[in-house]
Amino acid sequence: MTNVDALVKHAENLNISLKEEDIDKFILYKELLKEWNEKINITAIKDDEEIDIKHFLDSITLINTGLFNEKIRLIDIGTGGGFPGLPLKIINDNIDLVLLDSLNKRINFLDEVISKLKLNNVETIHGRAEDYGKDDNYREKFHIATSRAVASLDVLSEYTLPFVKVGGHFIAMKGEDIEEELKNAENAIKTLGGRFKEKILIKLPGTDIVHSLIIIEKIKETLPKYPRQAGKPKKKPL
Ligand SMILES: C[S@@+](CC[C@H](N)C(=O)[O-])C[C@H]1O[C@@H](n2cnc3c(N)ncnc32)[C@H](O)[C@@H]1O
Repeated sequence: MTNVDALVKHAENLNISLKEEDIDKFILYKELLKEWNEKINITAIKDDEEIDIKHFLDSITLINTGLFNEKIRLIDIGTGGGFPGLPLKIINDNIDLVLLDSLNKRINFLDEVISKLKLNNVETIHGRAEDYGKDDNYREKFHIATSRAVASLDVLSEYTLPFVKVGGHFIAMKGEDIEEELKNAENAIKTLGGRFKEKILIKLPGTDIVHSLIIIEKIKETLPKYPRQAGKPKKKPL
């Protein structure tokens, strides 16, 4: 059976203690990830320890932002194989989670994971961020929006900020070297009603990899004209 020893060991370095039932869920999640990855492309990361560190552990680093202390509604944009949304849900059941991705086969995978892991209060959406950001059921309805490895911060801000309530936050998971990307996104963040709050650098335990969490606070409602139609944010970033 697949193990998650590396995850358990390194989570302690991040001051995260995993319960037995969480560990069982991560084991099952990894089995399903490896099984489905043989049929459809979900992730290029296939090694056991790498899955533990680069997917599971990397995802749960967000828990130390201090934004997860109460019951929250969270949307993960361009979630792919469920990262970072699903690992966060596994360790914190207080999250009411929406996973959104434009690729249906990844959504089918996520539906199976959610069912096999018996997770409650998780919804999957097959669609584009630009379309759902205009939908009244989702627009400005979330305390937190997350995203990893989807687009540059200017484009990503237009995908994510429309979902965030005023007073809520968008957390972008980025690499270490983020200053120029952040500068290029200043206009988009402001235009969409956001304000850069802080950058948290995180060294991924067991590696030399440093990641940054970019935290953007929503301070004003997003104007109705945003997000622009699908494809536009990427073609012509704000
Ligand atoms: C490189 S993958 C990253 C997946 C996951 N977040 C991770 O870090 O492993 C990017 C994902 O974003 C999705 N995506 C890209 N543009 C999108 C959009 N406009 N709306 C919704 N999903 C999008 C793709 O389908 C893909 O699954």
